[in-house]
Amino acid sequence: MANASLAYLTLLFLPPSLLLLLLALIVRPRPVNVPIKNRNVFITGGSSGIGLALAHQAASEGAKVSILARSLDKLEDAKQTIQLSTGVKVAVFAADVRDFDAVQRAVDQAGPIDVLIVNQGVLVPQELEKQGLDEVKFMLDVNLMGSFNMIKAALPAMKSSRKNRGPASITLMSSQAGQVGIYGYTAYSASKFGLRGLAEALQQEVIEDNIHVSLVFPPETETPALARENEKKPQVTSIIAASSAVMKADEVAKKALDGIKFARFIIPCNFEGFLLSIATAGLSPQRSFLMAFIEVIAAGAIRIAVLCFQSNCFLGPDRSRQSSLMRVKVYANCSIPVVFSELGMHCLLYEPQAFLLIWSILCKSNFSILVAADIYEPRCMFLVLDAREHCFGLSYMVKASDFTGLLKLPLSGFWAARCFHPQHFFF
Ligand SMILES: NC(=O)C1=CN([C@@H]2O[C@H](COP(=O)(O)OP(=O)(O)OC[C@H]3O[C@@H](n4cnc5c(N)ncnc54)[C@H](OP(=O)(O)O)[C@@H]3O)[C@@H](O)[C@H]2O)C=CC1
Ligand SMILES: CCCCCCCCCCCCCCCC(=O)[C@@H](N)CO
Repeated sequence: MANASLAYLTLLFLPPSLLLLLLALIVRPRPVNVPIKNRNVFITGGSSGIGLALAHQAASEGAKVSILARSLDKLEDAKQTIQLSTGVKVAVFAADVRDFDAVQRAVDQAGPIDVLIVNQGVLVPQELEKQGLDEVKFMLDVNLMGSFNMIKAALPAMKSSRKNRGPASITLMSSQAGQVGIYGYTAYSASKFGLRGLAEALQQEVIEDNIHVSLVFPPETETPALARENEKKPQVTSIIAASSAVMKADEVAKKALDGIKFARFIIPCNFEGFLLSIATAGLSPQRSFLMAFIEVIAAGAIRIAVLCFQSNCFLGPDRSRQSSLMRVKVYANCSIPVVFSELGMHCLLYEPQAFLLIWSILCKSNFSILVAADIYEPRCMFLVLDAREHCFGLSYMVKASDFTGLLKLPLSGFWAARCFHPQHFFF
């Protein structure tokens, strides 16, 4: 008996342990530390949003910070606020990344860069059919060509000054829309996917020079750009983008800087981003054998989750997107999910929760309701699934602290009392 359970235990733990050992032996490149303190950190788009938050944090960690953007007024404002709060001097450069000569002048003036963060980016959301090619070109020029200009201008001095200066970083600000194409973001997604090709190839070219490339993949982030974008974003785009939790610019900047310090090639920012980084690991470099282990183990399960997700997103001609949005409204008229429309925060259900739907079909019930605390963030999820509609549902998230949101629930007291614990209810 004891022998049998020992045999089972061995069978259970031996294969993963061997895999872990194998990965520890083969995973390259080796981990490396890129210091921030006392180093020249150059941030494009550093006058606003994520770039400004990065400049703040780098300065407060003792870096010599330079920021580049078009508007000198915004740059001066940023410089003032950073200097006031950190006491560190900031150099500003007014230039458009689309203008190589202007970028080259700025870089020459700034001196050799240790950490280059290519963060500038623009987005005009629109379905391709309705979008003018001028807007498409604008996004590709600023996001992709602008990044080439920046790197071309900075690389020679970064390389030649490397001896005695330690490891350097070239970090590109992508987006989760650079990991998965999003409705309404054709040009934007193309520009951000382009950054990935650039990064993967460049890493091979510069690793010999002790330069380490990173790609940051933020979800929607509260910045002036997001506010502008939300004014004209197609509804479907908002619904899909809401599948990944919104972050604050400071939080994204912190994740990015932490990733840069460990020279991570891929830097996800939230839990959904972590899943996306596993789903899209592809042939990208991986320094951490533990992450490589997670990628190998979780890839299949995540692929299944993604396929379920897509069974929601890609409705056939007979179940057009229009009707799926209408169904959201129909739900909103029935008693239980009224809260979803009231707070205007509904989004397409995406499945890691697919099993729930299967469960409700098995139980032959029309609705399943799940209340679960998110173990990663202080918020609760309310999921309403309609088994009759097959693979369509609605999810709603409120912060655990958002009591007004909770009280608006028709079943508020009952759910609120329980939603702080991860547990499921079905009826
Ligand atoms: N906010 C979000 O939801 C997300 C943003 N991202 C990415 O993060 C990056 C920063 O975005 P965010 O902070 O939101 O944007 P903001 O609009 O707040 O900031 C953009 C910065 O880029 C500068 N910039 C824009 N165009 C140019 C240009 N042609 N040449 C030089 N500088 C330029 C802007 O200054 P100025 O206008 O004066 O030139 C500003 O400093 C972008 O690459 C974006 O794609 C990724 C995922 C989500
Ligand atoms: C395997 C499981 C995956 C689960 C989640 C998938 C969700 C994808 C959502 C992507 C959201 C992209 C937002 C980009 C916003 C942006 O870049 C602009 N706002 C810039 O201004």
